[in-house]
Order: sequence, then C-alpha cells, then structure tokens
Amino acid sequence: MSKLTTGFIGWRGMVGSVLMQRMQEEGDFQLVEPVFFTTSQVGQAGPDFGQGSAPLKDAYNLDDLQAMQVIITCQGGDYTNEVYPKLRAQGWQGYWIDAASALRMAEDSLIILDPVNGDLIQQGLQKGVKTFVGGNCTVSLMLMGLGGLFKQGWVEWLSSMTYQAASGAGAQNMRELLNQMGVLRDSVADQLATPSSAILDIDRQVAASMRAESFPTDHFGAPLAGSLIPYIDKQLDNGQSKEEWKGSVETNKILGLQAQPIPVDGLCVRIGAMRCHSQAFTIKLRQDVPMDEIQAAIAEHNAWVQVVDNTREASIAGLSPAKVTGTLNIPVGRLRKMHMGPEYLSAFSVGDQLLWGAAEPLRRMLRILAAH
Ligand SMILES: NC(=O)C1=CN([C@@H]2O[C@H](COP(=O)(O)OP(=O)(O)OC[C@H]3O[C@@H](n4cnc5c(N)ncnc54)[C@H](OP(=O)(O)O)[C@@H]3O)[C@@H](O)[C@H]2O)C=CC1
Ligand SMILES: N[C@@H](CC(=O)OP(=O)(O)O)C(=O)O
Repeated sequence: MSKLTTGFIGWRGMVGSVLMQRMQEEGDFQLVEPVFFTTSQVGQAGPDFGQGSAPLKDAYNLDDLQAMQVIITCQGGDYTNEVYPKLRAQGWQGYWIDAASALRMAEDSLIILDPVNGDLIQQGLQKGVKTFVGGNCTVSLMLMGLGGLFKQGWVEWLSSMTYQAASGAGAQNMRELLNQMGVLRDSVADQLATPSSAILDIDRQVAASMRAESFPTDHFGAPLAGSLIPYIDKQLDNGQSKEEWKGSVETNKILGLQAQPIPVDGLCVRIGAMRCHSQAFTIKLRQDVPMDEIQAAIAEHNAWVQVVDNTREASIAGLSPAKVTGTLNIPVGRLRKMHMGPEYLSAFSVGDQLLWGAAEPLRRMLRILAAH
C-alpha cells in the first residue's frame, strides 16, 4: 500500500498538537508521507515524527499544496476560507480534512464522526466526496454518548444544556481562566490563611476583584473563574447563539437526517473547566423504552461510551471533567425517566473536547482514506 502524501497545516496549535500526539500514539505516521506547512515560520525546521525533519513549507503556496494527496488543517476557518476555494478552483482533486467549521455545512462536504456515521463516510467516498470536516465539539461528544439512542430511532427530540470548557475558546483562554483563578485566590490570601476570618468578607472581596477593571478578561471579555458566560459564539437573528444552531444542523447532517431533521436545541454555556465539555440532556423518546434497553443501546454503540450508574457515588466519581480530561472515554450517566412521563429521559455526559471533540475524528479519517 503506497503512503498518502499528506500536508499538515496548524499542527503546532492546540488542536494540531493533540492531533500530532494521537497520531504518534496510534502509529498513524507510518501510513503517510508527511509534509509540514506553516503560515508564519517558512523555512524553519519542521517537526520529526520518526521520518526526519524537513524545512517548513508555506501554507499559502498553492503549488506546494497542489502536490498533496491529502491536506489536514487545524489552522482555523480564516485559513480555510482563504486557501480552499483557490486550491479547488485550480483543479486540486485531493482529500481535504478540516477541524474548522467553515466547510461543515457545504453541500459537497461530509461531517466526520466515523463511530456514528462510518456508513455515510464510506458511501461518500464511493460517490467521490473529497471534503471531510470534523464536527462541532459539543455535537460530536453528544453523538458519541447518545449515538445508540439515535441508531435505534428512539429520539423524537433532544434538548442539551452545555457546560463548555475554556479550551473551546482557545489556548489563550485556558491561560486566562487560570490567571483569573489566581487573581481571585491572591485577593483573599491573608483571610484564607486566617481560619477565623469571616466568609462574607472573603466573598465581598472576591466579588470586588472579579468586577475590577484590572481583572484579566482580554480573551473572554468577562469573568469566568467564580462565574460563567451564558453565550458561546456569534449571536444569530433567531435568538440562538451560533453554537446552539450548530447543535441542530450538524447533528442532523452527521446522522444523514437533513430531509427529516430531529429537533435539537438548548443553551450553550461556558464554565471554568479546562478541556472537557459536559452536557445535560432532556430527551423525548418516541415510545416508553425500558431503562435496561436504553442502557444497553447506549453502552453497545461504540467502544468509548460508558454507562455510569445513576447513584450519587458513581456519578460524582465517574462523570466529571476532572475524571475524563485527557482520555477518550465518554461516560453517560444520570439516566432516569423524568416526572414529565415515561418517554422523557434525562442524561448527563462528559467528554474531552480536544480529543473526540476535535482531533480524533480527523486522524481516524486519515486511516479510513489510507484503507480506501
Ligand atoms: N479550540 C478548539 O477547541 C477547537 C478548534 N477547532 C478549530 O481549530 C482551529 C485552531 O484552533 P486552536 O488549535 O485552538 O488554535 P491555536 O491558536 O492554538 O493555533 C492556531 C495556529 O496559530 C499559530 N501559532 C502562532 N503562535 C503559536 C504558538 N506560540 N504556539 C502554537 N501555535 C502558534 C500556528 O500556526 P503557524 O504554525 O502557521 O504559525 C497554529 O497552527 C480553530 O480556529 C477552529 O477552527 C475545532 C474544534 C475545536
Ligand atoms: N465553539 C466551541 C469550540 C469550537 O471550535 O467549535 P467549532 O469547531 O464549531 O468552531 C467552543 O467554544 O467550545
């Protein structure tokens, strides 16, 4: 099997670094002839993932890009919007794999999440689809957790309330969250060291600190540590945030249900977690499905989802960002029928938004292409 000449763009960013790490762990570099590009360091030494280092190529040089059989980019939507149309316009027929949202809803693209829509990906390849885009992180994590319910055709509608980590906003935002935490702690360090100090004095000082002009909010635009931000991505005219809109359109595109979409809606909220998104779901089932069948359908859907018992102990131990971060596990718990009726199911899940939410579907797509 000949190796695919694969151009990597955005490989040293946050998502790109996780992609490189996962590709090394899984031996994916053995399948490709890698070529590393940059938007800012042309000619500098490229990384060595076992095949030696070569000078970095210019990510805007269409002739160099044209020579690639596959391009994987984690560089962001601006780069995609700038380069992709020009490359296709000059006749490039290679496979484009992208982490950014820019091309997700394009007619000739597929959103990739192969444990959920591997069949659609294979059909797309047979039909000549050449553009494959990773899904929005909350959508991918939701489908990795609840894919079994969709596969059974049990979901009439779904509402998701999200608790999204700082990493979704970027590396600088993760740093800012930690700086905010540090400022709050430092502002009451003396009182914390004195057990007899009054908690309401401490609280007043913390509130004053997070409201102060000097509080570090350059990246989030608002306090996140000790608080939350109830809006993610752009504002749309229909009252949804763009993140909430993605939940609906991307879910249905991944599932191939665009002709008869399942209603999906909710509220997306940023909280002070580092890189795990959590989501609370209200799911309206089409019928009263017994709980053991629900648990089995969820657990059997893929190798990464884990059903967590709906007990206090198991939920606290297994369903938190602290537990899941840095792993591919997708625990789903708090499963119970709600008081609204036996067709209403509640669930809660957690997932690392840089792994299944960003890098993992991309490297798996490369493997699918290598086997194609
Ligand atoms: N953050 C997320 O959770 C998700 C992001 N995405 C998509 O991926 C895109 C990239 O996101 P993300 O990885 O967070 O972006 P980063 O800001 O971490 O990296 C983007 C690029 O910035 C350049 N860069 C400049 N200075 C540095 C530095 N000191 N260290 C590393 N890179 C540097 C690199 O390009 P160069 O080498 O060319 O200079 C790098 O590829 C997003 O725009 C989004 O479209 C998709 C899903 C989730
Ligand atoms: N919007 C997501 C992260 C992200 O990059 O999403 P998208 O790939 O859909 O732009 C978040 O803030 O958590």
